[in-house]
Amino acid sequence: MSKLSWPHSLVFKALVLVVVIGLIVVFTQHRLYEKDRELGQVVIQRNLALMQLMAENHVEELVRDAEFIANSPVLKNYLRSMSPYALAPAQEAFWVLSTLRPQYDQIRYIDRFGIEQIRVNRRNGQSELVTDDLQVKSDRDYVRKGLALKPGETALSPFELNRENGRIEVPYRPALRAIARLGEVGEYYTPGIVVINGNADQLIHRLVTALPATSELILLNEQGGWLAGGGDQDWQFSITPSATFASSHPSLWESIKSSQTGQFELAGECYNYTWHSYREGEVSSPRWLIGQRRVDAPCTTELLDNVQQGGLRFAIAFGLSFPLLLLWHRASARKRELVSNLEARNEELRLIANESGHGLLRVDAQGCVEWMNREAERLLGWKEADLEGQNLHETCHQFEDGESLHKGPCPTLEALQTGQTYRSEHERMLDRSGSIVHLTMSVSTYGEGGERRAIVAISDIGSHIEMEKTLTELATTDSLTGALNRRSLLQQLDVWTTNATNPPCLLMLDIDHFKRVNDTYGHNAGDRVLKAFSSQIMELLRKGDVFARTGGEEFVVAIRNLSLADASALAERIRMAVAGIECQTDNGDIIRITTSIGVAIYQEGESVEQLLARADGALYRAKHGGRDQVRVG
Ligand SMILES: Nc1nc2c(ncn2[C@@H]2O[C@H](COP(=O)(O)OP(=O)(O)OP(=O)(O)O)[C@@H](O)[C@H]2O)c(=O)[nH]1
Repeated sequence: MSKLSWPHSLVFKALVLVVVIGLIVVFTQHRLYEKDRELGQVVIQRNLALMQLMAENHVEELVRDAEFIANSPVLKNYLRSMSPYALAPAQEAFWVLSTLRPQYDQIRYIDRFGIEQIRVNRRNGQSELVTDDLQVKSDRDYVRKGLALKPGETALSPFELNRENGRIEVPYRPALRAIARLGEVGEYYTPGIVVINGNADQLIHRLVTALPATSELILLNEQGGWLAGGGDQDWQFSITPSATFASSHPSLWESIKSSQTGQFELAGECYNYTWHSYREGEVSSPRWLIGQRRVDAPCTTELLDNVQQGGLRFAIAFGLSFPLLLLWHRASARKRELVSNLEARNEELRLIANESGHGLLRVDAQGCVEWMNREAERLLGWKEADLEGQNLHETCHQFEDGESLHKGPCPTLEALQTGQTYRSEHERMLDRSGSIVHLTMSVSTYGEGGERRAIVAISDIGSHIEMEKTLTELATTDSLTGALNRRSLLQQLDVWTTNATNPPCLLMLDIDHFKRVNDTYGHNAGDRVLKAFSSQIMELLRKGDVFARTGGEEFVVAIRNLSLADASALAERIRMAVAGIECQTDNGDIIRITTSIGVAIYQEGESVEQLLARADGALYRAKHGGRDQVRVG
C-alpha cells in the first residue's frame, strides 16, 4: 500500500473522531450538568423550605399551647382568688395539657417573683404534678425575659439544655421554651408567666425526616453553637462556650451571618443553609441556622459526576465508532489504492496510445469525445480539452451547412448503436480548420447500452495517397516532359478502341534532326528543347486529350471526337507552333526546331498496333517528304 498523506492517515481520522465525539459529549454533558445543578438547587431549596415549615409548625403548637394555658379561665380564676380550691382546677388543666402533649417536658406557671407555682413534669411517659419541689427560677434567663414581656405577649427562648438544681441534666434534655406573659387579671395583681419546655430532640428528629439519606441536618443557634449536625460538638456551647462552629470558623461564620441563605464547603462536604426565626418580627424569638450537609459530597458533585459520566460516554462512543472508522479507513484506503492503480494504468495506456502511432479517440454512447491521444490531436488539429464533450460526427464529419462527409450514416454512431466493429481504409474527416483529412479508420466498441463506448482509431493516409500519386505518375508519365509514357498511351488507346462508339485519332510527332541539336548544343540543351516542345503542344490540347512520349524525340497525341480533317488541321497548328519555338541555350544561342507529323484515325476492327503503324507510316512519309510537314495515313 502506498504511503498515506496526513489527512488520510488513521491517526488523523482518529483525532478528528476524538475531537468530534469530545465536542458532542462536552456539549451534551454541559447541558446535563446545568440541568442537574438546577435540579440539585431546587431539591436543596425544597429541603430547606420544608424544614423551615416543619420548625414553624412545631413551634407554633408550642406557642399556642402556652398562650392557651396562659389565658385559660381556670388559671386566671386561681390567680384572682389565690384560693387552694381554685388551685386544683388550674393544676388539673396543666396536667391534662401535659397528657395531651407528651412531647412537653414541663408545663409551669411561674409567678412574678420567679417562683414556680404550678408545675407538671413529663417523666418516663407519665405526667406528674409536682407540688413539693417547686423552685425559685428568678435567676434564669428565660424567667427574666418572660417577666420583662408586656402582659399578653409571648416569646420563645433559645434552644438550651435543661438544668436541674443548677446543673445540666444528664442525659441532655435539649429544650425549647415558649413563654407566655399573662394578661392583667386584677387591679392589684401582676401575673407571672406560663413556660412550656418543648422537647427540642423531637423537633430535630422531625427536621431530619425532611432530608434525603445522602444529607444530614445542621442546626446552629444564633451564636454559632451546634444544636445538631456537629457530632461531638452538639450542645457543647452550653458547657464550653468556645466549642462552637463560630469559634472554629470565625471568618466563614461572619459571612454566613451576613447572608440569609447560602452555600459553603467544609472538609469536602457541601453545606446549604437558611436563617430561620419564628414569626419573624412578631414574636421575640431567637434565630436558628437550619441547613443540610451532603455527606462526603462536595458542592461540585454534579460537575464531577458529569465529568465522570462524560468520560464514560466518550469511551463508549469512541469504542463503538472506532471499529466503524477502522472499516471506513480500510475501505477508503483500498479505494484510493485502486484509484491510484487505475490512474497509473490510465497513464500507462495514454503513453501506449501516444506511442502507438495511431490517432485514438474514445467517444461515449452519444458519440461525444471523452478522450483523445496526441496523434489524434495532431491529425485533427484539435486539443483534447477543446474537443472533449463535443459530438465527433457533428464536429469532424459534417460541414458547417450540415452536409455529411459520409454517404450513409456515420460509422461511429452506427458502431455505437450496433456494437459492431467498423473498418475503412479510406475515411475522410474535417480537421479544426475545416480541411479534409484522409485517414484509415476503425471503430471498436465495448460496454452495453448507455455505458457503451467506442474507440476510434485513425491513421493518416494523406502521405500514402501522395506517394501513390507520385508512383502512379512515375509509372504513367515521362519525368522529363510530363507527357504520358508509351504504356499509359497504349492502355488508354485500348480503352478507347474497345468501346469504339467514339474512336480516337492519332498524331505521331517526331522532332526533325534532333540529333543535331544534341550534337551542336549538348544533351542538356536537347532536354530543354524536349520540354519546350512538350509544353507548347500541351498548351494546344484540351482536357481529355492524351499526349504521350513514345520514344526519344517521338510523341503521340490521341484525341477523340475529332474528324480526320480536324485532326490534320490540329496537326498543322502544332507544326506551326513548334516552328515558332525559340529555345535559348546557356551560352545564349537560340535553338529553333521543326516537327514532322503523321495523322491516322481509328478504323473499325483494327488494333491499337495497326492504328499506331498507320500513323507511323504517315510520319515516315512526312520525314521523307522533306520534314516539317503533316501527312495523313
Ligand atoms: N537530349 C536528348 N536527346 C535524346 C533523348 N532521347 C533521344 N535523344 C536523341 O535523339 C536523337 C534522335 O536522332 P535520330 O533518331 O537520328 O533522328 P533525327 O536526328 O531527329 O533525325 P530525323 O528524325 O530523321 O529527323 C538521338 O541522337 C538521341 O540520342 C533525350 O531524352 N534527350
